[in-house]
Amino acid sequence: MEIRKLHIVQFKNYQEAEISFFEGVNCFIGPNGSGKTNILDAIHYLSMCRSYLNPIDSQNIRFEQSFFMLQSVWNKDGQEVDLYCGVKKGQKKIFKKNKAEYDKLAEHIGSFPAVMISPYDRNLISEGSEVRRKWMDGIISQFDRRYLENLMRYNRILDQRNALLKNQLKNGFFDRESFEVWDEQLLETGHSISTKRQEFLKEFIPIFQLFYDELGASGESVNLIYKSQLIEGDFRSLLVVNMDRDKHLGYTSVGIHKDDLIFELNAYPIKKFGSQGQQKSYLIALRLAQYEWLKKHLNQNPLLLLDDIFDKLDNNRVEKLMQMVSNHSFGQVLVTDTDEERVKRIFDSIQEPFRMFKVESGKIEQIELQEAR
Ligand SMILES: Nc1ncnc2c1ncn2[C@@H]1O[C@H](COP(=O)(O)OP(=O)(O)OP(=O)(O)O)[C@@H](O)[C@H]1O
Repeated sequence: MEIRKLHIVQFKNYQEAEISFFEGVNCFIGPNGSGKTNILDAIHYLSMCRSYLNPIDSQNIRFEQSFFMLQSVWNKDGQEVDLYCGVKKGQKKIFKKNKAEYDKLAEHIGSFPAVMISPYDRNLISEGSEVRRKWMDGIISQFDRRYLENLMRYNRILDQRNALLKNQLKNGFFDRESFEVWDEQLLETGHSISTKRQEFLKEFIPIFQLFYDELGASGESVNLIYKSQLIEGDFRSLLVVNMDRDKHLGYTSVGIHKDDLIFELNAYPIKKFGSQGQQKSYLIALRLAQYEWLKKHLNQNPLLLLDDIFDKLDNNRVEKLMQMVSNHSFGQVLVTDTDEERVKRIFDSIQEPFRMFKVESGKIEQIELQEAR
């Protein structure tokens, strides 16, 4: 699966731009703030129906404008597919495949997968548990539609239960029975989600550990530890035991919405004890494992989007990563960087054909084309 063409209208710093992609490696070169990441983000939109960076759709519309539009042509299983995403201020986001609008965006998730490796990935380590849950949920949901539905259902039930708690807190009365209907549904969906998360991690962790080893950190061991109240105790009992607390808080304090992943290096949390370089390798290995897992389960190569990673890595790691890119048949790869010479040097050295684009103040121009070997 590859993206062939992209037409951007009023998306972030772009007024209008068009790109024809190469089926292998595409490099976008330009100064800081020129719009390189925004190209990858436009592709992330078409893959995941949302920005990688800014979850508020309307904030991705170019300043002073009222809408943005992304039109694209993809090749999937030998078929040409059109994908369209349009966002207009104050209106519902429109997403179309071959000119037909999706009833639910969830139908699209997983059909055109992409994996981004970006400096913003550090949020996975530094931020709170929600970011890590969303990361894990985002991967599983691309493959397992039922998981995504269950997750949305769980969140709706949680909202209802929390609204009831707040309402009763405000009105100064408590009716335990009115919670039973929500608790039963919370238990059912919560257990199912927790089981899926455990199954996912069991398969994912060894892939991740292999990638970390391959990145050249010998003698170090990495792990992901699933922390869940549902493993530590029985969910039904936890809801009962915590009812008094929830009553006073006005929200539900136990459940899979409190799950977390502890990122470990040599059995210590990497957030506290990992060096910057170790954290970077950890995150890259995590993303490459995500790529591999999706590739296996979706039976196709996701797009690999490498945002600004050469600048942040030492030469040794860049070399290792690029060897992996050339050995692992990653399919279509999009790379951004500020340094044209560095990118040429890297891809020439691994003898990987590439196409290069210059990005300047929201304008994109192809600057070099090397024929595929
Ligand atoms: N809604 C918007 N309207 C107009 N411009 C926007 C909008 N959102 C972001 N931008 C602009 O897009 C530019 C950033 O583009 P982008 O992140 O793609 O840069 P980049 O080339 O990847 O830079 P760097 O090399 O620093 O990572 C910034 O100048 C930012 O102000």
